[in-house]
Amino acid sequence: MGRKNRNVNKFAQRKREKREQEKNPQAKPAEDTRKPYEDIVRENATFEEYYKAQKVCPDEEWSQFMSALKENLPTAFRITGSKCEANALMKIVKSEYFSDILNMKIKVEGHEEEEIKPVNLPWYPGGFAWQLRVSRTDIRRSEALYKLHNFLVAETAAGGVSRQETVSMIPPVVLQVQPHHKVLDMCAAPGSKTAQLIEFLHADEDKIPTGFVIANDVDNSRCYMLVHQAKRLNSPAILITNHDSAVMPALTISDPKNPELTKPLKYDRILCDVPCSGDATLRKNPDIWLKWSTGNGNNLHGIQYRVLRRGCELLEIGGRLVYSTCSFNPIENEAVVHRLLQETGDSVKLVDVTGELPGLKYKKGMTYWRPASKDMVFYEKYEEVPEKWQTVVRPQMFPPSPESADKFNLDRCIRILPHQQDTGGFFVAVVEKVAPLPWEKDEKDQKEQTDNEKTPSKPEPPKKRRRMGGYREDPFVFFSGDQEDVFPCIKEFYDLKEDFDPTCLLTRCHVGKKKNIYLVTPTVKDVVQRNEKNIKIINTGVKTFVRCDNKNMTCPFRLSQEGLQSISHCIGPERRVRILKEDLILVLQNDDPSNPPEIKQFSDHTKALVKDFATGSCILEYKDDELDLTLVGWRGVHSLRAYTATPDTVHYLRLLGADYSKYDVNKFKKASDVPEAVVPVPQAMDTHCEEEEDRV
Ligand SMILES: C[S@@+](CC[C@H](N)C(=O)[O-])C[C@H]1O[C@@H](n2cnc3c(N)ncnc32)[C@H](O)[C@@H]1O
Repeated sequence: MGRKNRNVNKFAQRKREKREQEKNPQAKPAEDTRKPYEDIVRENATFEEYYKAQKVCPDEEWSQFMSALKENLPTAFRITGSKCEANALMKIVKSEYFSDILNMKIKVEGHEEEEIKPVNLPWYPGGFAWQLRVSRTDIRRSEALYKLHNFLVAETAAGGVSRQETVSMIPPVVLQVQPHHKVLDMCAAPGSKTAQLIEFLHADEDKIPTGFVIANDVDNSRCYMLVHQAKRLNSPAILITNHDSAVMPALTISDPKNPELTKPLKYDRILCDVPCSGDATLRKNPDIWLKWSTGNGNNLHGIQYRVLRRGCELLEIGGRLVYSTCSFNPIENEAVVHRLLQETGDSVKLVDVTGELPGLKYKKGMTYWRPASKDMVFYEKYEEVPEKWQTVVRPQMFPPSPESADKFNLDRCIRILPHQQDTGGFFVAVVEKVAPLPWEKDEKDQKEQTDNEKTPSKPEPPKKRRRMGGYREDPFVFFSGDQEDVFPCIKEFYDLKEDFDPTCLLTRCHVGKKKNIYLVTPTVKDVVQRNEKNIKIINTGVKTFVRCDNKNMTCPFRLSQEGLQSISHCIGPERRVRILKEDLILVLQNDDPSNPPEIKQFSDHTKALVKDFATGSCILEYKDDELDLTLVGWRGVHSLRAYTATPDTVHYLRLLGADYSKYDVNKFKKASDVPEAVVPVPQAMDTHCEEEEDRV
């Protein structure tokens, strides 16, 4: 974690280094001075002195606290995806993976042997989160656990599993996102919490959410991690933006009562997972032992406060905001929250979340601490701070006086210490906005102002986007409606329902052949169209149709698995095949696009269904008491196949209880021992390009 130097363009830097190297091949490339994690001595006397003085942990638990911090971090993961798929995967995890390893002991770094002990996290909704005693590296290096490792890698790529540190799962849980919420994730990259927010937004699987998630990060290159994350989740309700969230622009949306008018966009839920010193991640990032100093926390307090304050300004009255850090430091935690509460008067309150996290062990927030300067002098009050430190140790960093402490309820903050349940450390504060902030105009004035602000009913066509931080984003070009050149043939071929709104489709180019067509929800479309000129949008929309100029298809666009869940309910019976289990297994096991299974190999049931079915892209559906699967398929002249990427193929075969052993490679065995094995593609990429056709 830690603060990023956001002016460094890593791509340009690498290019510069390469050019230098080419000019002067004798010169050594810049030396990597980082130590391997195994070699790092996990000690730092200043760290111990500082936190002992701050009393972050009771004296009687200090040695447990320190020993836990020196251990590697256990592995944790969540099971994700649709309810039926998650339930099915959960059963598989318990029966096929955990039953074998329950009492297994493996050799791990720094220990003779360690039990793996899968623990179900009691506070995670639906019981879908697990923690294992062993670290990710232990799993990767242990032959006994190769199947579990393969499972985690393949399912992560397929979106069936999200590997995420236990404590990092907490903020989205206490944010309590619902499908109608407008959600802002202010410091979102790399996006593990954004993924959870999106999952909660899609909790009602029968409906497209009316809310959305805006995932923002100041670091342009890290925004592309968010793009990757969003791609795994296939949501039409996410927007990725690139701003300094301390000055996050105020956006507008259409007023639902009168779409001719706009109103300021206020969010129902905001996650403020701010940049921090990261010292509670020491178990995962041991290099922090080498560079820890009190200066880190002091330097971050200002930006943390500004992001939190902006979050509160953008929050709807009655809305909830979660402030979190992976730092133990009260200067980055309670001091920031206290400063906010002081400055916002009674308009913002800390929420008591006892009961929202059943079974989670934590310490209450601190009500007293002492800011310190880099030379490890601690101060009771600002007046004691020597002049040379007064720009670093600020008056707002001090705790409330003992007389006023009660009114702030700082003890409602949550502090998780590593030894409490063998995790990383974490800090969480949940606040609710109960009234406009003192410096905000009162609601009535704002309403009058926006009611008078008429906007044209048709938004202006998008302009070519400006260069931003060295990256040029392609435009977001929405379909104009039924008249859009390619839409009539898509509508006809896919038998789209009359109420399908083509204006929610977009491409990323103004001119030339449309290649990929993306889908967004009506609310996301509204946000993009109303604000495109004021915000740096990096990405939005889920890929739904892909150009496929195949001579055997009357429509030049095939379906994409990414967007299928969002559009499936609009596609008519003309392009759906309800396939039998054995036939679905047949298409999935024969995933070589140059040699797809022939129709004559299928059951009579499926043969009859596809007999008069036009060639081209289609939906393969399968339903039983537990599973409800929808996959993109392809009806060839003589064949039928699935159009899924390798990780998805493995995922579906696993759920169907079919043989996927050719993908389950034991990397500890020599390649010559496993001639049939296929190495799974580690990320969810579409392995079938448009040029690949039915070649039978
Ligand atoms: C602790 S990480 C966020 C982790 C993320 N929430 C997750 O769960 O994956 C902090 C992030 O804040 C970003 N950041 C730092 N300063 C920022 C600012 N002023 N505005 C927006 N993002 C900022 C960093 O680039 C970094 O990606």
